[in-house]
Amino acid sequence: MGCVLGKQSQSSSSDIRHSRNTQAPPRNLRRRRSSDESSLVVSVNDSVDGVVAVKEKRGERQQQRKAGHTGDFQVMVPSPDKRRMIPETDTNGWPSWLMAVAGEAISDLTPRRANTFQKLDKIGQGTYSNVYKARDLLTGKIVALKKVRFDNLEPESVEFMAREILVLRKLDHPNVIKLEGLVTSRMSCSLYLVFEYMEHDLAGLAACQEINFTEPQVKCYMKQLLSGLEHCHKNGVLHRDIKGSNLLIDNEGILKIADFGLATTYDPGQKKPLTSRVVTLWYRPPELLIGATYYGVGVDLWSAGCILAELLSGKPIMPGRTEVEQLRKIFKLCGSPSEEYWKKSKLANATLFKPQHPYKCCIAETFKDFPSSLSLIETLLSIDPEERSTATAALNGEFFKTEPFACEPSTLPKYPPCKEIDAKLRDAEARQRSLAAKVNAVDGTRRIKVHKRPTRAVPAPEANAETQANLDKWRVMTQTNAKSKSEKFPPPHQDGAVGHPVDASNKGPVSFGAKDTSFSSSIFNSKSSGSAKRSTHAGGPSRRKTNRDSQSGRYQKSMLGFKPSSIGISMDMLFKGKSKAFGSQN
Ligand SMILES: Nc1ncnc2c1ncn2[C@@H]1O[C@H](COP(=O)(O)OP(=O)(O)OP(=O)(O)O)[C@@H](O)[C@H]1O
Repeated sequence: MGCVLGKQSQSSSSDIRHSRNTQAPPRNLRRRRSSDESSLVVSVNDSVDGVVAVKEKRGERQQQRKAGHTGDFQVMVPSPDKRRMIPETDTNGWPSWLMAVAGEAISDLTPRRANTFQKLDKIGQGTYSNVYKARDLLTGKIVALKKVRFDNLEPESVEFMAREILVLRKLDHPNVIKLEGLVTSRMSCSLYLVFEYMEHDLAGLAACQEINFTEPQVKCYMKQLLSGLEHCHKNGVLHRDIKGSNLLIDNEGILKIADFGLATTYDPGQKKPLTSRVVTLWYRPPELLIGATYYGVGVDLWSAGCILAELLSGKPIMPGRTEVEQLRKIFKLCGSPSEEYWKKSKLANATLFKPQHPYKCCIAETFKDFPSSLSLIETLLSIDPEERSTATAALNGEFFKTEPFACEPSTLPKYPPCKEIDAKLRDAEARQRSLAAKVNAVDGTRRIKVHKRPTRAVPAPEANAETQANLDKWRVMTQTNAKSKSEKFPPPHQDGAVGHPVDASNKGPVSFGAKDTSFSSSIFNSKSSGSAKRSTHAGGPSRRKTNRDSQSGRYQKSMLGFKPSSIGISMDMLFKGKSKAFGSQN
């Protein structure tokens, strides 16, 4: 994808390379560095590293932090007795410990030097990263630097980033964020991804009270989202975390899909089990909630359907707090799957997932104010992933051929800055709106924006990655307490992503005892009985070939991390309990 990479770092043969641990990150380095930070003040060329260190007065950094400034890149130089901690680097300038964990992703690249960027502001924070606005001192261009947080120097953090790099390098499209380079400092355990800078994200804009999207604007964003997805899917990439905060928008109205940390490569013709523990809960499709390990483009299309409906209605459409509640909201809005669906899915204990009384699809009724969008919403929110068709079919469908047409990105309003970093503020506002909404009934008019947006997605709730230890801890909790919590994702090594099949030893919380748990096309040929209507416009059937499960009976079946059968619980029992669901039936 043609990364723009800096000139090769000038590593000197006189580098002090006393770290012998090339297989793992230097665990002691970070701890000791942080304790050194306040005392290390440099303003001279560092002869060891050849790096011009940024001047920093003692204590200034702390003051900057307090004042919310990030300042210039700080290149900390260990005092002489600490220099033995400088990690080894390879000929390209990559630290050996990083090569050991992410070599495949970076070995043919050359890192840019940290001191060729000037940090300006912190603009985002994710599970594994902090994102900064920075100036590229070589070009003067404003960029976004995504810094992986190597918490405890866990290799998982690096693996997430390695996955993101590998996937991004396969992609090159106007609606997919472009990786412009990588930055590392030989003396710090940090890696930065350099991206083009994007002023907004869709979640931030959608949460702004002042911003009401019109249908042409919604169509404009959807066209770009689907175009980006089409490119990903055609290149064998599933994003697996499509949500508003991962859809970045620049001041020209261009939308780009970002955050490929949970993405995976996939080949529709080759059966490879993948983890079902992906996608932020509110945007997660039913097949993943049920535990499918063979899936395809349908997972991203479902999320896109949630986004479309959210943009039109002005609030997340299915804000579940737990997986069970999420599934219930899905069935209530989209209809519960047919008997045939369950039968063909070959889930060992399908009854645990299905409600005793079927729900009818009420998408048409819920979104009756948006007739030109209805058909696409119904298609993308099909319970059966095959019926969601493809991004290409959606792009060629009625949605974009029916008035009102999508506007041009350049005609979109110039929005004020609104980044995810403001999420806390938005959450506070949302809570107030939500309170107000209890007082003021929805007026039922054709307003696209309803000013009572709930709090933002319990995102990748605490989602995107959790250590196995934490997952285990959580499972223990759920086994003693039937109140489920939103699950978190396993570290990437448990996934088939980046070419690694699911480990047979994976004790993932959702598994099946049936011989075939795959969502094969034969399983999903029939329409869901509960669905009142399915798309007729979105083109032919998906060409996605689905996979067959190769893990028959590998795991103990369980749901939400505990075994419902062991505590005598059924889906209907789990479904009891109130929720503030979207739409009249929720
Ligand atoms: N290229 C960019 N330009 C501007 N802002 C960006 C850019 N990339 C990311 N951000 C901001 O930083 C936030 C976090 O970035 P990102 O989602 O890539 O990190 P993450 O650690 O993977 O997050 P998550 O835990 O949500 O998956 C984004 O929501 C966005 O607001």
